[in-house]
Amino acid sequence: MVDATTKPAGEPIVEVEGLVTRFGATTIHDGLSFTVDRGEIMGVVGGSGSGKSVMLRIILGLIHPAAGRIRLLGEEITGFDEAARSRRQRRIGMLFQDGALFSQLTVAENVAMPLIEHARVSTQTARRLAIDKLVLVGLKPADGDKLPSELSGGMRKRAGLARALAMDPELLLLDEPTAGLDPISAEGFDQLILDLNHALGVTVMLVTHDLDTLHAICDRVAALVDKQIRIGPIAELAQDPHPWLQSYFGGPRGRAALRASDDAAVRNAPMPTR
Ligand SMILES: Nc1ncnc2c1ncn2[C@@H]1O[C@H](COP(=O)(O)OP(=O)(O)OP(=O)(O)O)[C@@H](O)[C@H]1O
Repeated sequence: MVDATTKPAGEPIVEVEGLVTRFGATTIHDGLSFTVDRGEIMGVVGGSGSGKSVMLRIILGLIHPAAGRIRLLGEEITGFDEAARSRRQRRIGMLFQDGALFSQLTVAENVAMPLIEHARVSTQTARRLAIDKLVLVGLKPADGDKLPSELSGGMRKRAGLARALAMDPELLLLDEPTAGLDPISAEGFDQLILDLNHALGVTVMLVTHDLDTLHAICDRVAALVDKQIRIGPIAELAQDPHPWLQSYFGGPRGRAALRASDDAAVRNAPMPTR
């Protein structure tokens, strides 16, 4: 369980006000306002189709909202031109839901791609930096020569994370990083995110359905319900009377995750002194 008191309150590096997103006649977000502080790990939850992935893609500049004000890393987002998007993508790393690795490129070439595209470094330097990132996420340098299809699901996620980290981003957007992983691999991935957050100070927004992940590493949780956003520590959201939040946090899985996190907190608590 993350102890929010161990992290200093940082300045907001994501500031969103009145965000409205529409696809044709369908409204996905209807006036979202929220901030994410530097150094924070923010979990994002919500029902299927509630607009979690779309929210990350808007922050990355891949989808344009219908209305709203967005300020990222101290910069007001006004234009949605190619130059502005490229500038943003140099400071924000994203792990897509399916890893989004190019199947015909080696793992190292995949990780090196943002460096060549955005930082214009030589192929040789990009490869060296890519191998460093692979090691950072727990893969071996030799994994860099493999094709994505030669990696396990968990290793592919780590390779996707290495690519997201290629440009040393200040903000990391992770779309369902532990989906499809067995519980032990998922726990290892959670720990990796926490380690990166502590070691590099990277801010993380992470879409997940995994209640264990929320309890284990998130400082606050944002829930997308009824096209709106509700944000707070898990304990606070779990008390929210909204039916979706009640069944999410109060259902059998929610209660089991809470028990597991309480047990872990007891195990990790310092022994009382007499
Ligand atoms: N490019 C697009 N064009 C039109 N509709 C889109 C587009 N991208 C997403 N949508 C729609 O927006 C809604 C929200 O999609 P999104 O992928 O953000 O859901 P989600 O909350 O991440 O769901 P899940 O938990 O199932 O992944 C869905 O109804 C989806 O079909």
